[in-house]
Amino acid sequence: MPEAVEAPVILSNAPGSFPRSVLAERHPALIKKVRDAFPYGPRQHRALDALLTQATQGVIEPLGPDAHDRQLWEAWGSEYVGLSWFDAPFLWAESYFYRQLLTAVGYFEAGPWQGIDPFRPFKQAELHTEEADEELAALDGLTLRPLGEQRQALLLGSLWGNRADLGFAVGGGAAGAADSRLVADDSALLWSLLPEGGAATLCLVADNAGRELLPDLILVDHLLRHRRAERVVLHVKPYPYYVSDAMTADVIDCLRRLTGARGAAAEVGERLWSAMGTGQLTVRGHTFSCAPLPYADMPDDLRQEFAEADVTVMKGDLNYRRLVGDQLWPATTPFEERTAYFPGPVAALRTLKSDVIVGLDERTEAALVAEHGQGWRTSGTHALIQARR
Ligand SMILES: O=P(O)(O)OC[C@@]1(O)O[C@H](CO)[C@@H](O)[C@@H]1O
Repeated sequence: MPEAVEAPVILSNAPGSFPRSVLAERHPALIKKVRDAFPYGPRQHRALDALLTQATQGVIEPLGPDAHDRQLWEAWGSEYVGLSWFDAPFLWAESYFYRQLLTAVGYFEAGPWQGIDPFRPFKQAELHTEEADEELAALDGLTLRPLGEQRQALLLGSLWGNRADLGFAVGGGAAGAADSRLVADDSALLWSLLPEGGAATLCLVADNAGRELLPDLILVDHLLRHRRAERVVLHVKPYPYYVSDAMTADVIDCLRRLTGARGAAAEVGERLWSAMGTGQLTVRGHTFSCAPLPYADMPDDLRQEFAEADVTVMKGDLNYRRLVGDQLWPATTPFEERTAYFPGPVAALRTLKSDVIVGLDERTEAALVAEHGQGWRTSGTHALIQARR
C-alpha cells in the first residue's frame, strides 16, 4: 500500500529546536560528565576535546581505517560524512556521537580501556538509590493485591521507569514531575496479545539500565510466573549507547541487585536467575540495536526474530522514534499505519521525550496543545502505551 503521508525527517539545525539543544548542549555536557568520571589519560582527553570541537563546530568525519565497524557505518550513512552534525538526521547524528565517544575513550581498541563502559558509574549510582530501595520494598505489598491489579501496576512501573533516562537527566529534563499523564492507553489490547496460558513468546526491546531495567525485569518475572508468557527474549545493546541504555552487564547488575534485596524482590531475582538458566529468559544484543536507522530498515535475521514473537514490546523514546520513523508525522497518523511494516504484533511503552508522536486522537492532541503548547512532546511528563495486532 502506498504511504498516505510523508513527513520531514528531523534534523538538528532549526534554532531553538529540541534536537538542536541535544547536539549543542547535551552532548558537550555528557563529554564533560564522562571525562570527570574516569581517570583517563592524555590520549583520551585529547580525543574527547577533538570530538567536542568536531561535533559542535566541525563536520562529520568517518571512522578510522582500523575501526571494526567502519564498513557497517559506511552502509548506514556514508552520505553524511562531510556535513555539519546539525544538518544530518537527528537520529543518525546522535547515534554517531555515541559511537565516536566510544572511539575517544578507547572502548573498542585493544588495551587497558577496552570494554570499559564510560556510562557505568551513572548506571550503578542509579541502582543504589533510596528510591530504588523503596521501589523494591513496595513489591512486598503489591504481591498481596489481586493479580490483574499487580499486572497493571507492573506495566505502569515499567512504562514510567522510562523517565529514569540519564541522557534526559543531563539535559535537565523534568524527570519525577508530578504532572504525569498517559496520552494513549492500549494496555487492554496489549494484555489480549498475552493471554494467560497462551504459551506466548515476548520480545522485550529494552531501553535504559538501572531504574528502568529493574521494573522491566520485574514485569518479565510476573509474565513468566503467571503464564502470560512462556519465553521472553530481552533485546539489549551490544555496546554502551545513549548514556544509560542497557547491555548484558546491566542485566546482570540488575539481577544481582534483585537477588541481594529482601522479600519479594529477592524472590523475583532468584526466579529470573533460574529462568536464564532454563532459557525461558534469554538476552540478545543485536548489532542493529545500535544502528542509526528506523526499524523499517531492519535486517532479515532480526525481522525473523520479531516475526516469531507473539508480541514485541519496544521500550522508551529512542525505540519509539525508530519504530514509527524519526519524522514530523501529524500526531493523528494512525500507529497501525506507521508500524504496518513490522513483522508481527508490536507495542510501545514510552515517556515522551522527543518531538515524534503518532496515534493520538484529535481531541487529545488539541487538549495537550491548549494546555502545554508543544512542550508535552519533550518534557517527559507524558507517556503512552500503544499497540497493534
Ligand atoms: O530512549 P530513551 O532513553 O527513552 O530516551 C532517549 C532520549 O533521551 O535521547 C534523546 C535525546 O538525547 C531523546 O530523543 C530521548 O528523549
